[in-house]
Amino acid sequence: MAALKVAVIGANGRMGQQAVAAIRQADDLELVAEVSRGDDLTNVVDAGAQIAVELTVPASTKENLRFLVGQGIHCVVGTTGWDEQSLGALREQAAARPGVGVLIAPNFSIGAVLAMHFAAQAARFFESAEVIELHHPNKVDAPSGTAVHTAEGIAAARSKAGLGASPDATQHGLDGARGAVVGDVHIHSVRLRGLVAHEEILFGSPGEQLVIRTDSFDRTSFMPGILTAVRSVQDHPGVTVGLDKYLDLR
Ligand SMILES: NC(=O)C1=CN([C@@H]2O[C@H](COP(=O)(O)OP(=O)(O)OC[C@H]3O[C@@H](n4cnc5c(N)ncnc54)[C@H](O)[C@@H]3O)[C@@H](O)[C@H]2O)C=CC1
Ligand SMILES: O=C(O)C1=N[C@H](C(=O)O)C[C@H](O)C1
Repeated sequence: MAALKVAVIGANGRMGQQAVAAIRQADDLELVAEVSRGDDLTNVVDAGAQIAVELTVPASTKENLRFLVGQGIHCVVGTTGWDEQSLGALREQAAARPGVGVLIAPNFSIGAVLAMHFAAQAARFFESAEVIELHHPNKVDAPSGTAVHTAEGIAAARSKAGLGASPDATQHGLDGARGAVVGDVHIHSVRLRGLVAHEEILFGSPGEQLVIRTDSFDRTSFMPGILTAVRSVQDHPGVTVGLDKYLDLR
């Protein structure tokens, strides 16, 4: 079978460089274009790419996707910054190109994907839930896309189970002390030199605690997920959020 032709957008970045190397090493994939900031995206089309891996910055990703989807190119997106409004616009763009698959993956690490899945399963059993995400200090967004997605999954499961917000008597304190709030779930963001990407999901009930922790010590942890997504995205037309949807998790 012919190798899938793949382009990487954001090829000079921390993730982009690793993705370029991983795709080059895969026998069933052919890297046909590397796009960096300032390069023309039409290079992707001219190179005949079937799939684009998008690893840029929140300020660039929506415009890149608008172009790529409009050209009928399947997209595997790791860049953060997608919210309900931008996802809605993307879904409309994808609907105008039936058959085109787009994966928005808040995290490609299998550990992080499983942590989010387990957190959603655990959420209905506990009175309290909070998320702590810890990252390298070069990260430009907070909270992390993974933490937002985790909190959304927990909030949906709690709401379905008829649970309200976690108990919290806080009345006084400094702004930000209780973190950001996504769907009633508090998220605390740590930025520390030496870290890569880490998350702790805390659940509490009277007399007990459950902690789900995932650690990416190196960006190689994201590569198997990216390769799986590249190989699968054509089979999932429309916009999918979360690599878990490609993994047959129950
Ligand atoms: N889904 C996942 O598993 C992961 C997602 N990420 C996310 O991926 C994104 C990239 O992360 P890093 O590689 O660490 O950032 P980075 O800052 O090292 O790389 C981003 C690259 O994109 C380039 N860029 C910006 N606009 C561009 C454009 N319009 N066209 C082409 N290139 C452009 C920048 O010049 C830079 O080289 C971030 O949003 C990050 O949160 C990071 C790690 C894992
Ligand atoms: O910027 C990063 O590094 C990461 N970004 C993603 C996020 O915001 O969740 C994924 C992972 O946490 C690494």
